[in-house]
Amino acid sequence: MSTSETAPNEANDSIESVPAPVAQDAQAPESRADKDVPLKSWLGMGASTRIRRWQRNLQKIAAWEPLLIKENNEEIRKRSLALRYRAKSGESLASLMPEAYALVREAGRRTLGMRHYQVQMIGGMALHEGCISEMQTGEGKTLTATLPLYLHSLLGKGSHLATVNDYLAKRDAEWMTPLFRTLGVSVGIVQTECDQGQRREAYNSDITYGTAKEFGFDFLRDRLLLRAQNRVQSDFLGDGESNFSGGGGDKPVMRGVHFCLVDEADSILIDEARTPLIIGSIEDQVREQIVQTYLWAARHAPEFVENEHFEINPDTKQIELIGRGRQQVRSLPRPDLIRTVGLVDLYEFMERGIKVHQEFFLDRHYVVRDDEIVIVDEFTGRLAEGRKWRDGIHQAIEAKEGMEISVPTGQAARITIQDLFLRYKYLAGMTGTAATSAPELKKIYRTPVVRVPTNRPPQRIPLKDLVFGDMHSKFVAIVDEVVEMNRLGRPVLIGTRSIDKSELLSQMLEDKGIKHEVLNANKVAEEAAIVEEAGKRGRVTVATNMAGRGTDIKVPKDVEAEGGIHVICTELHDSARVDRQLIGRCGRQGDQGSYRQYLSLDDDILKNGYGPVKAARWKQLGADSGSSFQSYAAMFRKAQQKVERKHFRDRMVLLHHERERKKMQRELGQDPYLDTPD
Ligand SMILES: Nc1ncnc2c1ncn2[C@@H]1O[C@H](COP(=O)(O)OP(=O)(O)OP(=O)(O)O)[C@@H](O)[C@H]1O
Repeated sequence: MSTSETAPNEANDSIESVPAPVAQDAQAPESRADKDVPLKSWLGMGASTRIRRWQRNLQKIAAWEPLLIKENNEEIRKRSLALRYRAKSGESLASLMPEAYALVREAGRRTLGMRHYQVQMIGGMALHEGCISEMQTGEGKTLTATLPLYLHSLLGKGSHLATVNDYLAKRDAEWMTPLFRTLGVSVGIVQTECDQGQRREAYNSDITYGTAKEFGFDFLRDRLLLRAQNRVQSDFLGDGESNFSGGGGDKPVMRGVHFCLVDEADSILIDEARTPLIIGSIEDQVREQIVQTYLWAARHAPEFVENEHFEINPDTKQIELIGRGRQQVRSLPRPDLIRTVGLVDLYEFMERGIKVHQEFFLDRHYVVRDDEIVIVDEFTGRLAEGRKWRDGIHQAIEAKEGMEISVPTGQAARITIQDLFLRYKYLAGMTGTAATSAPELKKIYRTPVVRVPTNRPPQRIPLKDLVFGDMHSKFVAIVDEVVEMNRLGRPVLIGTRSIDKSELLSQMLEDKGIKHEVLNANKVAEEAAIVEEAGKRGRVTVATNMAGRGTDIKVPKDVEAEGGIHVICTELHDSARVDRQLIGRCGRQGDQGSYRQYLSLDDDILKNGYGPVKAARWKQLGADSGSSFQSYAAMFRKAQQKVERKHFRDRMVLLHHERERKKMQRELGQDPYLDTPD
């Protein structure tokens, strides 16, 4: 992976923290809106070599600013094109980085009214060096991402941003497009509903936004396609330099895997990594296309005449179309469905059709029995039950006899998230919550976590955890707290673990006459709109923990003055990261905010962490006794750690099995992604 321009693996510890900024950079231009980090305050604080390097780079970037600010858009674009030229001529990205990042910052300032903060530049440098940048929620990861995405796009090999859902991919891409456009960089978006053509176009763009899932499925579909076209010769898809062009017929949509920036890295690289991405079989439409092509070839094969349209190779006995035969193929009417089949494939289907028409005869070479073709053994004259001709001959005969065509259901293909992302030559990630997963991220993906300081000091206040005997008494207390916050005019965001619990809580709020919105994870786009409003005075929003992720909650000044948003976590999630994501909805960008964790002895986390027997005992205790349960608070966090460790083990086991399987299959000469056991 690494060249002189990257040094992803040099940190020995799992997390490296960049010291927090404290005052304003005296040299920055007056026009900018943010308060820059004083470089001096970072020096002499035991900063690592890497951080010192970044500090020097910050100065280099800043030095470009007075010049760029005076240039017009056309000059900026030309500068960007010149950078691309230099990158393609072999200049290292590391040496181009200061100018490139300065350009991106200037483009952001002009088009989006957002000039990258110093901490975002630091985050961007960490990303360029193959790290996971841990940036608190609301610190502007979307804008930070533009830096390494642009830098890597200069090489013209594709620069991918993988996020968790279609909505975020589209939103972020559209949001950042004006910035990229100023730099002459094209942006593509892959969405679940995109067809192959749209996907290809998106991947051909300089920068492509999409979900990890779609990237994985496209990788697998391409591989299946190449296999179908006999073009998977070696394990070349992951070299980042793949050239898929050439050959007829359908082409793969991706053009290799060069750089990927994973947003919400811990969710994608860790939480989602427990289940591999699997394509079960050939899609219905592709299957139907194959069937139709066999039928089409069988219908027209009798029209082809030896030596006029085709010849029989004396050595191989293969049928080979000649010029007029090919012309005849091209001029034949084709049903709509097979219009997209490549010519080379059509010639092959036709040659097969002719072969079957000329050389395979009913009741001599085969018989039809119970709607099946059964081969007659040419030596013994007996029926060879269960045997099939290969290379599509069997299917061509079925087509000729007007029988159901036994196109194989398709080779199941699978890839783990780990494999998918490790195939990228350069990998980086962003997250708000990597702390607990730092060792795992480093071990599996070789991506050290760098903790980037916040632009403004955080002011989020944690309130004491409260423990109750059962869910009902917990919910009653929660409703009381909502009433109290409501009275103060502060907005409240409540996170629940499941939809039915959010509905129950909603009913209880309703009974108290508290106006509120209920969200669950089904309608991401609508949710985003509601979550955005959730910071308004007196708003109460009940959501499952997934809801509103990645959405910025706008807090009006007067609400902010009264303490900002209050977040209520009704239960611990299996993963502490998800809890922190919810908490991160308040106190964004140094705003005020507070949060409280509510717990009860019948919470799922106890069952998941300690097992059903112990959990039942506590549940009983909670139901029977009316006393205080505050002393149990620590037990809940321990349960959560147990569950996290179990999930970690599951992921390691999956990784181990996958590794072993792949090794074995490679030894057998199989493709580990396509020749998958069911
Ligand atoms: N340099 C900047 N100047 C001005 N505003 C900025 C800047 N960077 C980010 N913002 C603003 O900060 C807000 C949060 O940005 P963004 O949604 O990218 O944060 P995030 O880190 O992705 O948060 P989350 O983790 O919740 O997804 C946005 O409203 C954005 O406009």
